[in-house]
Amino acid sequence: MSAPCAISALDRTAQAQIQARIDNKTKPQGALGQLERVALQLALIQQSERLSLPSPTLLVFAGDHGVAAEGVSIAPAAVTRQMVLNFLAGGAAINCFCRTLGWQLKVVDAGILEPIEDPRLILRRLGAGTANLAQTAAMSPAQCQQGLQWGGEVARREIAAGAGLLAFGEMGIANTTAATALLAALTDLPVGDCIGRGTGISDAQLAHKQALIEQAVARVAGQTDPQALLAELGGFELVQICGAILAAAEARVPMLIDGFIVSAAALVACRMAPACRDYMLFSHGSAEPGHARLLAAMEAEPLLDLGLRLGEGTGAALALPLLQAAVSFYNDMASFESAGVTV
Ligand SMILES: Cc1cc2ncn([C@H]3O[C@H](COP(=O)(O)O)[C@@H](O)[C@H]3O)c2cc1C
Ligand SMILES: O=C(O)c1cccnc1
Repeated sequence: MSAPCAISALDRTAQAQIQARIDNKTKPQGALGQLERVALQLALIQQSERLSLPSPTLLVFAGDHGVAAEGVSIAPAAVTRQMVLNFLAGGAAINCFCRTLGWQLKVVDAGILEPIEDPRLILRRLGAGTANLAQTAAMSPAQCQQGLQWGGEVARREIAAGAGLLAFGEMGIANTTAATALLAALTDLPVGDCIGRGTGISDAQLAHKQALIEQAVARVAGQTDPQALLAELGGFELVQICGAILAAAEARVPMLIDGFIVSAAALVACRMAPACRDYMLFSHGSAEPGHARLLAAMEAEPLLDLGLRLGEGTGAALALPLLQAAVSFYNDMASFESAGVTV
């Protein structure tokens, strides 16, 4: 087991005081809705008079999936690499949102099929794509362990460079199949309750996808160790996101959790080290039906509901201004006393 034991739950000693400060702002109590919950969580994480979110950094991890050969996506596996090139060229949705909203964007090759030579790409290749999880373990325990470590290192490097907020994105054709298998295996929910159309597959593809996931979940029946399930059913990008989440929590850095895929990695992290949940904020509800199950399993309430089903970290990117708004009202909004407002 590699779960860092240094992850501590939030110190809630100051919670009543923080809540009183929020309640004393010049507004009816609770009127800033979910932003008040965000401010409280950030204040508990940062334990500081003034909150800040310096150098928000979004790490996109890319990896290929052996199960893609089964035709469970609208696209072939080669599209993973093509999209990584698109990220590097600045042309994907996540590039647009990061540019518009002020995120630093970094791309990690966690194990796509064919390598790309580009100095801007962070190379942490665990292999040339995983094995087909319907037939066999997606990766070895050693690859999984290495991936957790590498993901952690990538996150720690950004934190050391000043990132005060992390978010994660992913690119990996067929990774909704892996994420669905993880969700079903970790929660014991029927695969039919966890599955969706990912990129938008046909009815026939959906039926095949379901049969493959059921086969994979049956193959690991009785296994409850989250890290073992991650190796059996995960993906190289999912493992490294899980490692990055554990490292961010250990460093007490807040993180924005994106949609279905990143949430599956987050659930694995929560099962490995439950305290890491305290450092997570959830950007949006994905249109992928299983996302509601993942959010429920983590007792998470997402901030946005935009019908997104893209991944790449796009939902997390879009939620940054909401966190910044929570920080600004917490820091700068007048209290009833200071503004002389009497209710
Ligand atoms: C052009 C294109 C760009 C994407 N950007 C993110 N995804 C998303 O779709 C994939 C998961 O869905 P599935 O399991 O159905 O393959 C992941 O790569 C995810 O990031 C994309 C998918 C495509 C085709
Ligand atoms: O919510 C997501 O992360 C998602 C949904 C569909 C396809 N790719 C990603």
